[in-house]
Amino acid sequence: MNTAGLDSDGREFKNADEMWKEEVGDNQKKTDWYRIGVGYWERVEASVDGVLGGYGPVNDADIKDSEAFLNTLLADCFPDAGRNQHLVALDCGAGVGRVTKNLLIRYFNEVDLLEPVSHFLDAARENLAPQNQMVSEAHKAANFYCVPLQEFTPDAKRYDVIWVQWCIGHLTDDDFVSFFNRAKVGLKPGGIFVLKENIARSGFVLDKEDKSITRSDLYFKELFNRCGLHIYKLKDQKGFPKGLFAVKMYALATELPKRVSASRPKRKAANRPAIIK
Ligand SMILES: C[S@@+](CC[C@H](N)C(=O)[O-])C[C@H]1O[C@@H](n2cnc3c(N)ncnc32)[C@H](O)[C@@H]1O
Repeated sequence: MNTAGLDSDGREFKNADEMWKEEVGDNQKKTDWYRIGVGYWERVEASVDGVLGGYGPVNDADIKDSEAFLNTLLADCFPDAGRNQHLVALDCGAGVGRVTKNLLIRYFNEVDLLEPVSHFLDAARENLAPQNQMVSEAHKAANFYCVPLQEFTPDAKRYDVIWVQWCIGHLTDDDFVSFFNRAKVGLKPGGIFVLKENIARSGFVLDKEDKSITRSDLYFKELFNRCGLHIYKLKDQKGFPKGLFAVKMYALATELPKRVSASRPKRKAANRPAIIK
């Protein structure tokens, strides 16, 4: 990414390479990047408000738009869902299981959760225990993996949907690309990724406190190209308070899509680092 970016102190980098060299330029720095990232979340309360960086009230709008997006994907890609098709999803950087509990478990027969912070995963296990949720026997949280994305390789052809929300900013560009390349193997034929993320107005914004970056739409598109992924559908999140980063939902396919639908371009929210974590 050849566009300038900022860090959370307002310092400008002339491009992403300059920032990455400084942040993860040798093995020790890279180890520190991931240690500090997970360490940040280890100090956060295991609650919906905690994983949303104190913005718990955005949960409802987030789930509402995610559900509408997921419904269009299910109708297009999995028309037999709910009849004889057994659907399996992976929730990446699942936190306390917020997305699984409020959305994925209602549509997928099995959901696996991947989360590197053990007290979040313990809370997810509790939140998704059969006695604590209103879903039938045919819908369950199946596996809980306490692993970071950069170290995870899924079982081959297990998932219809791999959902990656508000966590990919913790991965370096190289780990982003190698994660999606490994994760492709975990998709069933016709399976898709959903990436839901904060979007910088241009370039990137580095959060020095939790070692994550918010990328621009263009930056994401460059990385999707490097991964050999195609945008199947794209939608903007609506209804978030002003002052937060814009948020986009990308449905990504490994094959060139037959048709692409995109929402109309919207006015983007002001760039403010570290609002939603
Ligand atoms: C903003 S929270 C979002 C949680 C959840 N996706 C949600 O939307 O409710 C970010 C999550 O990313 C997780 N995370 C941090 N570093 C990660 C990594 N390297 N791989 C996977 N997840 C990571 C954090 O532990 C935290 O649960």
